[in-house]
Formats: sequence, structure tokens, C-alpha cells
Amino acid sequence: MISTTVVPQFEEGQKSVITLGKFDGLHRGHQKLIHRVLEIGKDGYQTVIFTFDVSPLVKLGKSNLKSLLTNEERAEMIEELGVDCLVECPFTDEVIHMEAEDFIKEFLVNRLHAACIVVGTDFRFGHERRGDVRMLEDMAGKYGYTVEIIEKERYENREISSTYIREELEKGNMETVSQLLGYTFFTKGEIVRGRQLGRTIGIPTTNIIPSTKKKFPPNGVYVTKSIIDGSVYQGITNVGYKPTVKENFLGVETYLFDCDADLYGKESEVLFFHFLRHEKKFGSMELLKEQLLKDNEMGREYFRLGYGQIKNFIL
Ligand SMILES: Cc1cc2nc3c(=O)[nH]c(=O)nc-3n(C[C@H](O)[C@H](O)[C@H](O)COP(=O)(O)O)c2cc1C
Ligand SMILES: Nc1ncnc2c1ncn2[C@@H]1O[C@H](COP(=O)(O)OP(=O)(O)OP(=O)(O)O)[C@@H](O)[C@H]1O
Repeated sequence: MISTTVVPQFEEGQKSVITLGKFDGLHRGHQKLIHRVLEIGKDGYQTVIFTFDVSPLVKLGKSNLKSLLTNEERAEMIEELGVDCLVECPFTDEVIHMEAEDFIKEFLVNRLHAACIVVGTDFRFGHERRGDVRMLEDMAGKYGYTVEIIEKERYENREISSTYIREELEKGNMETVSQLLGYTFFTKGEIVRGRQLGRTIGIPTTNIIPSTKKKFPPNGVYVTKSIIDGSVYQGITNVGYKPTVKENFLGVETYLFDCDADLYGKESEVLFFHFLRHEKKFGSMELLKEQLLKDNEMGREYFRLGYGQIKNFIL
């Protein structure tokens, strides 16, 4: 896959099928669009996802939202899907002030040679979001592309959106989050050394320090699986600042049920299945240990009951 922050100039004769948007989370609605793009691409078109390097809302100071996926995670997943070209356009002043028609003409037509544009019913673009689906259709004849408008994918009678997923994530509803995403919410990072107090209470853990740009469910304990070097380990994970020992950064710390290997330096992907409890400050490490043993039992029981199947990124 070509991944670029500069809108590429396609060669003559090379035509494309493009979808556009923020694509935070690459949720089931996004997947529906991408699926269609890949289908159309089979007729000999370059498949293109056009997105921004930062969310326009964040850039315009209208939000300080953290994202469901980091840009790296998003790019990796898009590559796995088999898309040919990912454009992560910098949201510069020039782009911000671009009129919708100029955006179509200069980026989609002149540079990317759009033959087909695939978007959801509510897609908006251009300066002050003045461009919409109707406008894309109105310009289609003039610029020689077709438009495909995709009905919004729904869950429990509400349109799936990254906003909907953030709301559920904030409530710790990991089961619903997975339903909306179409895969299990995850974070990735290198396993680093903690203070190594865990092992002194008989509970060794793997620590990762995730990107500060990524949004997490509430601080607390979750039933998880960790994928490390291709092996899958069941476990329980604390997300938070460990108030008992007062950490000053947000950590993701996992007790792997059946693993005593040395894992420092390896990459771990932690998948969040179920919220168990909020993070608490304990009076002593002994009291914390008592609670951890209970969490451990709850986590094992969850898997014994057959929950916690990994949902693959479906397409
Ligand atoms: C499943 C799990 C649950 C935890 N829950 C809490 C908690 O509620 N409160 C807290 O202060 N620390 C919690 N911790 C973090 C512990 O304080 C931490 O494991 C211990 O201090 C060792 O930290 P270290 O790995 O940095 O040495 C939890 C850790 C795990 C693995
Ligand atoms: N549920 C959905 N079903 C089908 N298409 C969707 C769905 N949600 C978004 N899209 C389309 O995917 C593209 C990218 O959407 P975008 O990521 O900008 O919005 P979103 O997921 O609705 O998030 P937000 O809540 O931040 O607006 C757009 O063309 C949009 O119309």
C-alpha cells in the first residue's frame, strides 16, 4: 500500500475509486464503504482512502477528542484490508479554506483521477463543510466520475458513528463497543519494565504505555487477551494510574494467567472484552493483592463460560 501525506498525482490512464472521511475506529459503517471500494477496484481501479492526519475538529479547536485508533493503527488496518493508497492529508490552512468544488476538482479529479466516489449519506466536505453528497452528484457529469451513496450501517436502531462508539467506550460497555467496531477494541505497545512490585506479591505483569492520543475506557480492570509473538494469552488488565503506588502516566498493565516467560521488549496487543471494576486506591499492597486474586477468579470464570472469542476484522 502507498501511504502518503501528499495527495499523489496519478499517472495518465490510472483511474481510482475513492472513499473519504475521518475513519476513526474503522467501524462497521466504514468497513461497509471500504468493502464497496474494494469491490469496484476489482474492475481495474486504484482503491483510495482519503483522510486527514488529524481530525479536522481537533485542528479547528472544536474538540480535544482522543481517537479510537492511532494513525499508525488505522494505517495498519487499512493496509491489511488490501487498499492500494491511503492519503493522510495534512489539515493545512490551504486545505481548510478550500471550497468544496476546488477540492473535488484539484484533489479528486486532477490528482487522483476519480472514476467513482463512495460515501455515506451524511458525508460533508470542503470549507465550512459546505459540500455534501448532493453536490458530489451534481458535479459528477462535469468531472466524469460516478457517486455511490451507502446507507448508514446501524446497531440497535442507531447509526453507527465514532461518536456512538466513544459514548459506549466511556461507559465501559466493551461488548457493545466490539459490536459497533466489528472487532475487539485493542491497544498495542512495547512491554516495558514497571517498578516490578507486582512480582513481589506473586502477580507478575506486563506493562505497556499507550499513546496519549488514544481514547481508553474508564480506568479500571478488564478481562483481556494479549497477543504476543503470535501467541494468545488470557488475562486481566488494569488501565489507569495505579493510585495505590501513584503512577504519573496512564498505563495498561496485564496479569497473564498462564505465562511466566520474559516478555520485556516484545510487542503486545491487548484486546479488551469485558469491564470488571473501577480502579481503586488500596491502603496496602496486601489489600490490593486480595482484590487481584478476586479479579483473577472473575477473569478465569469469564473465559471458562466461553466468552472472550476474538472477533476478526471482518470484511
Ligand atoms: C488486574 C490488575 C488490577 C489492578 N488494580 C489496581 C487498583 O485497583 N488500584 C491500584 O492502585 N493499582 C492496581 N493495579 C496496579 C498495581 O498497583 C500494580 O500491579 C503494582 O503496584 C505493581 O506495579 P509495577 O508493575 O509497576 O511494579 C492493578 C494491576 C493489575 C494487573
Ligand atoms: N454507519 C455508517 N454506515 C455507512 N457509512 C458510514 C457510517 N458512518 C460513517 N460513514 C461514512 O464513512 C465516511 C467516513 O465517515 P466519518 O469517519 O467522517 O464519520 P463517522 O464515523 O460518522 O464519525 P463521526 O461520529 O465522528 O462523525 C463518510 O463517507 C461517512 O458518511
